[in-house]
Amino acid sequence: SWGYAPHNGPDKWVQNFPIADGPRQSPIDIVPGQARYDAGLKPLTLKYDPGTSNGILNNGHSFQVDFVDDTDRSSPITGTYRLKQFHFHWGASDDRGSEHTVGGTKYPCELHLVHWNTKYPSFGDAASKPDGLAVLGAANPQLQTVLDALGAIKTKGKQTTFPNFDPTILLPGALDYWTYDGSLTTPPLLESVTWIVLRDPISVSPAQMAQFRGLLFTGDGEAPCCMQDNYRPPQPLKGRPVRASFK
Ligand SMILES: C[C@]12CCc3c(ccc4cc(OS(N)(=O)=O)ccc34)[C@H]1CC[C@@H]2OS(N)(=O)=O
Ligand SMILES: [Zn+2]
Repeated sequence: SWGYAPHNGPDKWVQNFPIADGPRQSPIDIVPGQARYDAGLKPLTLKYDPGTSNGILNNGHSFQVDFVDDTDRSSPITGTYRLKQFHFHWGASDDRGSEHTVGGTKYPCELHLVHWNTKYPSFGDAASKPDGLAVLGAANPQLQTVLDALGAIKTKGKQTTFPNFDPTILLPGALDYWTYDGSLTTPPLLESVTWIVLRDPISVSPAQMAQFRGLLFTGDGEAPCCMQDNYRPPQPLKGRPVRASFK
């Protein structure tokens, strides 16, 4: 199945997922000078209930923290979106790893907070609708609490509990953002995502980056393969507008 190696990585995904060459693929390179300020964009109001954080899982492509999404707890943008999970993408070295780039600049890692629009009955259903998902991206997040849990989920399929976590501590103080219509950045690459990319990064230490790279793509008993370079490079903009919530 798909992965990030030369034989099954981003350049090969189109073979099983033709939408990889679609009109609204993610990530993209954000060119600040070409983004248009839109006074109509609402400021982000993120309000997550730490009580809804549930578990942390090595899914073989990244690790994700899952949230119980059966009650409404947060509405980052228009409509009511619920946080389902957050995960990361990172590089084998600090010169790469983010999916979105800003003016061509790559960051060592990128956090994604995946939300779904509760106008649809379920996460899976929302994921197939053009306005079904909203993913908030932030580069270089503060994250030691999360990294301390990685020892328990080193190999594919391992999971453990991860209670009482408020993901807003991962985010920068200012929530100015760029937004554009895009897709999942891994198969099935569904074109159902309103991307919200925060302008301000937060620093992450080399030691913390090394902890990401201590995870394995592979399961117990398989020849170990370090989990790193699990990012898709920027895709063609194809005429899409990128709006800015700030001047
Ligand atoms: C779980 C699902 C398949 C994979 C998937 C989903 C949602 C958001 C995702 C975000 C991802 O990461 S990213 N970088 O933010 O794009 C990567 C994969 C995602 C849904 C879509 C259908 C499946 O849902 S299901 N089983 O039918 O209920
Ligand atoms: Zn992601």
